[in-house]
Amino acid sequence: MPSGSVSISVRGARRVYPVKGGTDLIALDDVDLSVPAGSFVSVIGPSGCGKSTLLRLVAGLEEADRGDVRVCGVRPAEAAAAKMLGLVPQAPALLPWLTVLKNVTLPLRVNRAASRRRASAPGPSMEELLRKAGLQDAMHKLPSQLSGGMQQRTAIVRAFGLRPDVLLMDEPFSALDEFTRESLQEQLLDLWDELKATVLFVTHSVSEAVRLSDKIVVMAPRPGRITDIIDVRLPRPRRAELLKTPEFHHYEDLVRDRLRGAFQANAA
Ligand SMILES: Nc1ncnc2c1ncn2[C@@H]1O[C@H](COP(=O)(O)OP(=O)(O)OP(=O)(O)O)[C@@H](O)[C@H]1O
Repeated sequence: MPSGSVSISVRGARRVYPVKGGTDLIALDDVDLSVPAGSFVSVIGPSGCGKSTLLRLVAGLEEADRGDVRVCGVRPAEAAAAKMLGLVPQAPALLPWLTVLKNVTLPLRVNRAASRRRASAPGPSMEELLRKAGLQDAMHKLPSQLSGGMQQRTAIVRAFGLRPDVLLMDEPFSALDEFTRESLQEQLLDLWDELKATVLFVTHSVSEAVRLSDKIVVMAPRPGRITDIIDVRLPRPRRAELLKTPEFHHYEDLVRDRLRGAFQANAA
């Protein structure tokens, strides 16, 4: 995908869920979003504001009732079938009877589109990626022998290793303790920097959003909508020391201020 192009385009998207015997729930209303190729964009907002719904529309798991969603210029379902699109859910979803290495290489063995994509985008092998993610001693272990953080790292390596143009991540670190989370953020940024996928990342954590993102999309509920898009102009690489700087705190305060409005909309 040429630089300067848009990887994810959402135009006037609306998604309504019918409520039995009540008023329909507008999970997303008139959502417009352009995610530039190669950028890291986070989505943050109160529970129920439509973050996961937006991700599901972009993943092609659901269709918008109105509006248009494109991934690399095509419909999300097409992008997913061609493996241009990857998804990392909240739980790592590894097969318990396969080793870490076999888990990450499985899609390449069973899915022709996945192996074609990987062949067309040469780069580090899955073993190298596992080593970079600090999983060298875990390659031949079963998921049950790993900590939650290591399992999630495995799922992230699997997703990046398929070389998608676009990677969607739905709160992938929410079940982890703060220190594990910080170390995974660092590894995620290293992988992203090396493999150059466009990432759309859902989180509830302000500091996580600031550390990872080029842009932060703030959403509010009832109806689910985008209320702000904040450009994060912090230098990269963003190592742990950055989290203590006044510049970092400035962005945390800015996002919190904008979020406050979204939470007030929730309470109203
Ligand atoms: N399949 C569904 N059927 C009916 N209502 C749904 C469905 N999926 C989501 N909703 C509702 O749509 C709204 C948006 O849900 P969504 O999961 O996208 O929010 P979210 O911002 O991701 O929330 P959270 O932060 O709690 O994960 C919520 O009110 C939710 O209850």
